[in-house]
Amino acid sequence: MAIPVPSPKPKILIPEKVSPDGLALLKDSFEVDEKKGLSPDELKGIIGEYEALIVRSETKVTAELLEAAKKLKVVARAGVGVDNVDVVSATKYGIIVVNSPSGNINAAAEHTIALMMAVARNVGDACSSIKSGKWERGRLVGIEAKGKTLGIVGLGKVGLTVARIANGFGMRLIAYDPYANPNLAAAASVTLKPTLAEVQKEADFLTLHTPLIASTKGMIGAAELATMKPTARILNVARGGMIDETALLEALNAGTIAGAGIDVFTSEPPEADSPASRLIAHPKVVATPHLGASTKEAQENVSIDVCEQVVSILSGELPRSAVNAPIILPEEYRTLQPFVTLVEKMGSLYTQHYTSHLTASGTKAKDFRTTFDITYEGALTNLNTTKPLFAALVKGLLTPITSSDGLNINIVNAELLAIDRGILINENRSRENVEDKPYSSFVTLRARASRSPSHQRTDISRSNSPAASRALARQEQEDQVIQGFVSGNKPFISRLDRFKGEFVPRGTLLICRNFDSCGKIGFVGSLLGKAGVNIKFMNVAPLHEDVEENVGDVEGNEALMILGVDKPVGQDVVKGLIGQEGVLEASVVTL
Ligand SMILES: NC(=O)C1=CN([C@@H]2O[C@H](COP(=O)(O)OP(=O)(O)OC[C@H]3O[C@@H](n4cnc5c(N)ncnc54)[C@H](O)[C@@H]3O)[C@@H](O)[C@H]2O)C=CC1
Ligand SMILES: O=C(O)C(=O)COP(=O)(O)O
Repeated sequence: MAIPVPSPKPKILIPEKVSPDGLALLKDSFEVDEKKGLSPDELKGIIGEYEALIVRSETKVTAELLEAAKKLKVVARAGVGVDNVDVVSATKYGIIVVNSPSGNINAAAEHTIALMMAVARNVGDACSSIKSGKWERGRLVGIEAKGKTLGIVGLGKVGLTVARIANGFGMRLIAYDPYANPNLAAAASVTLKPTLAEVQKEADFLTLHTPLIASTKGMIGAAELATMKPTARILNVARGGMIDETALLEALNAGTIAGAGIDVFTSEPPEADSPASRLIAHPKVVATPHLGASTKEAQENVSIDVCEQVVSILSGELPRSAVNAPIILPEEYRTLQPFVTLVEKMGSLYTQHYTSHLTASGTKAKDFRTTFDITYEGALTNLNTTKPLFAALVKGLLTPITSSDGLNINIVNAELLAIDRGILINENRSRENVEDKPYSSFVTLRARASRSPSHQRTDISRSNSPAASRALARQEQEDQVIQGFVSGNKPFISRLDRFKGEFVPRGTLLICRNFDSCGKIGFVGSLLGKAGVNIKFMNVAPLHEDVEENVGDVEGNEALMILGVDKPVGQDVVKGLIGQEGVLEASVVTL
């Protein structure tokens, strides 16, 4: 008897030091590889084996690395800043990026205060001096924080925490942050200033707490330093690159800035003889090697935070701190899940049915249209977000025609992939005529005959012009329509093209359009039997009541026969069906 081979555990790569507290959450269900000191090439060489990557600030998660990460589902940043992750490329590859927005905030704030006091009291210089055997009490007189003005650039989580601690030192607090919450500022006794220049002019200590983004890169250069008091001190526990390191070095040497406390640098570790390394060596600088978050408590926090999110994502759920995906509440996601399955099946059924069916004249891929209206009816109209449904549709439409090498279509990249493929999806919500339907929610997918803007149809439908209404009706009659619903958490198709049939979109289906007359079922059944194909279920779908008669290419009644079969049906068998006994066309789909 074959011994069942357990499927291999998903693999998680951790190329930096991450606290074991979070890793303990991973060990049972995942294969966890802690591999520190990898070169970029070594990392690229192995990343393809992993479903998750957990990093801090040292690992550069580049577009090139992400392209090689064929199985990667999540990049988890055990900290706040994600500037070492190419988030745009991660989004393109459908890789969710998560971080820990609050786990190390207090640590960074306390480190800022530590550097502020170390600079104020010349601790760095004094420590070096006394360790070298000197006793220089006269040279190393410092200043007090009490009564001094602390200028905060970026009044976010860290900036506000710094303000609250500094308030206890009796400091005057001012800040520049164009997006700050005035109420939070006031509650922390911070006076918001309209310009950075005003903060620079008044500050005795200037501390930076913004992300490294276009508006903050190089924000403190020679010109800004020249406007500051010559007794001012600069603190940076945010990101290197926000201060021009050469300009700061020159100001320190010229005595136009009195000191600096720096934890972050433009390159980490700094290159030899770079402005950063010369800053570190300067006697008026207290420098630390990116230690803002390096406390036992902070590392436990961020490790547990991101590892819990990695477990969620690899278990098919959504994380709480996604950087590049919409936040969907867990209870909402549970409600949505059956409809996510339905919509993905509808998309896949559309693509397979309309690109693979055969007619009597041979293979004729009906026009695979690229303009879709998807309408959510009933309870689905109350959702906060339909992003998972949009993503499911894109995934269903594209998966049958996309080489599956690592393309992970999900709520992160669906919109980008649809645009890349020229697919336009208009999402609509309709509260009309659900009452007369047996189920609480319906989804209607309409592949439009023309790319006329959807508002044009709405305008027509609202106009009273008979001619416009007839034009709209003709357009809608030519649309390719699939409708479905969920019952008992199971997806059902209730309309396919112009036919009203109810079937579960699962397994291999043979779909035949034929004259609606006797003998068809027997003919198809016996031909499949000769081919060794067993029929598991069958549904005969008449024309839908919304469809005008004889719109198709035949006169009289037609019907759609949907047969669930136990194995794929060869093209030769399908060709043997068509043109015989009134079978007009057929397709085989696998859902
Ligand atoms: N050195 C270390 O180990 C650590 C560094 N950090 C870094 O500290 C920085 C701040 O972190 P958080 O407070 O969590 O971020 P946050 O997002 O909570 O706050 C950033 C603040 O900057 C403001 N801001 C954005 N652009 C601005 C601009 N052009 N001018 C002025 N203000 C602007 C925002 O409005 C926001 O209030 C981040 O860069 C983060 O990576 C955070 C933790 C540890
Ligand atoms: O959280 C942040 O933004 C940090 O800079 C912390 O960096 P680290 O995780 O200590 O390398």
